Amino acid sequence: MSDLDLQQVLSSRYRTSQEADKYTEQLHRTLALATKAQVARLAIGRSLAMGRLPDGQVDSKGMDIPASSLFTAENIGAWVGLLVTHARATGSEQVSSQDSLRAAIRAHWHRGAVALWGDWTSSDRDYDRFIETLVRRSEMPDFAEQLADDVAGGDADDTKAPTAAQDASAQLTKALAELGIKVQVKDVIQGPRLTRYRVLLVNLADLGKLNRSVAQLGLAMSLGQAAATVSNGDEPKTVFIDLPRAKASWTPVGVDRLRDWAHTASKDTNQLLLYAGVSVTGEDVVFDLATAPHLLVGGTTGSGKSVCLHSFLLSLLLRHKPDTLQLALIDPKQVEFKPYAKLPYLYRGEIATEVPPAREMLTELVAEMDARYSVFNRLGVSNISEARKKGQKLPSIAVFIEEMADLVMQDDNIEPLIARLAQKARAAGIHLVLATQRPDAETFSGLIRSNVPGRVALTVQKGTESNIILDEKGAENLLGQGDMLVRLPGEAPRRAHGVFVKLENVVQLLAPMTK
Ligand SMILES: Nc1ncnc2c1ncn2[C@@H]1O[C@H](COP(=O)(O)OP(=O)(O)OP(=O)(O)O)[C@@H](O)[C@H]1O
Repeated sequence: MSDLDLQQVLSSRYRTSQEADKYTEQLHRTLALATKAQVARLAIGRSLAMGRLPDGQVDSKGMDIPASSLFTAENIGAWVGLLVTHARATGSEQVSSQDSLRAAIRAHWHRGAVALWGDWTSSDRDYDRFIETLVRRSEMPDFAEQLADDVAGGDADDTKAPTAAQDASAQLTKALAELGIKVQVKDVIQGPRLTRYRVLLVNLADLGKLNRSVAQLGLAMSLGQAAATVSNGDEPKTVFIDLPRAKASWTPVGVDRLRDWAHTASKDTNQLLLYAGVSVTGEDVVFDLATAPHLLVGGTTGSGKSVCLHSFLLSLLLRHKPDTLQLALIDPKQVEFKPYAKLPYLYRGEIATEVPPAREMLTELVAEMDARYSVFNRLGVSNISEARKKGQKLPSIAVFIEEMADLVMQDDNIEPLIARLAQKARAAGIHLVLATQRPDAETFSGLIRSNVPGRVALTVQKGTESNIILDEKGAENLLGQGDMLVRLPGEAPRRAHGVFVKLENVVQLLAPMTK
């Protein structure tokens, strides 16, 4: 920080890109904030929570703001400290001179303003929903731990041995002893986001007490909102206790993982395998949509639903050709499925982004289902795989509906069509993936729930929402950002940390498939 003289910083002016300047102005007016500087500060904060800055330059064509209003004289030291620390902790371009500070402010302001504008529009321009989105998405990564790692000479290698901070065996043993539970930690397994402690209960009779004390354990271990989880171990008297780690020590699940899986996965095209992510201990979590046979994906805004849907879509596309799979895509949000618009896999050759075409598409799918049943009758078979054995070339159809609640609320005819498909479409090879950020009993009726037994719950606000999605609590304690519980018929929920599919990954993977 030696070249950064705070007086000089305070007497400078800072600007962002033309695009971000436009969003800053629009948000300033729309949110009725007193100054543009307030929006700029929000934007910079929003970007700081997004981790490493992307490489590449941002133009500097926006209007400039004096640092004294942008950061205020009292807070300038804290802001500069934050920018310097962030760059160091995330491996972004280092901030050690006036020029690099200028570039970091420009880039954070730019990225944050674009993200804020996205938050605003994806919250339907509703102030309360916007604030809710913002609070969730602006959670700061834990730089302190990352820096402690750096100082200790750590690096980003996922295979490195756990640091003392990540192995909290001693603290766990002590916390449990204080709760009257005597244990020996037998093993410590570092998963991508949680650390699994394989624990021997000295007295088996303590198991009930342990299950009842999970909340106190969380408090004793300073887990904040995240929760410890206890599950049966692999030997008598052992249990697994999974403790979430600070975000800075998570190992992201990159899209390569999904691509590698797709290369080696079963080639059976009767299966519609979906790659959900990796388990607590890092194994692939995969299931077959064809047997699910329909799926509800629910989670609050920013929980990672859209990213999860991309990973499901890519799982299907990487294993199928258009003659074995068609995608019926309905997206009232209008943006999420855009990259798929030119694929030869599209049912009706288009994505339905408005209510009337969505209704038409669903009506057509019901007709398609009925037509398939007529074919099955004629052939004397009862489902698509038997029909295929008799030479019928019928592709499976995966129907993805983004934000189902919006559609159902806008048109009373939609819900009965979805219910009809949920009840009967499985044997015809038509499978639903219904996403919603507002899981409530009104939009997700009992009829649909009983016919859509596959569930993926991302983080939700309340236990009652978890109940609607999973029929049990638990999703309210997830860690966000693609952390999910997958529950398939007849199985206990499985935890998965989702693949972080970025837009550029989607575009790159789809390029060879595009017409
Ligand atoms: N698997 C993941 N790993 C790491 N980060 C993730 C993952 N999934 C999502 N995220 C982070 O969470 C952000 C929000 O994800 P996403 O847009 O999918 O949420 P959403 O639930 O669809 O939100 P909304 O309903 O508001 O559109 C992403 O921009 C990304 O930063």
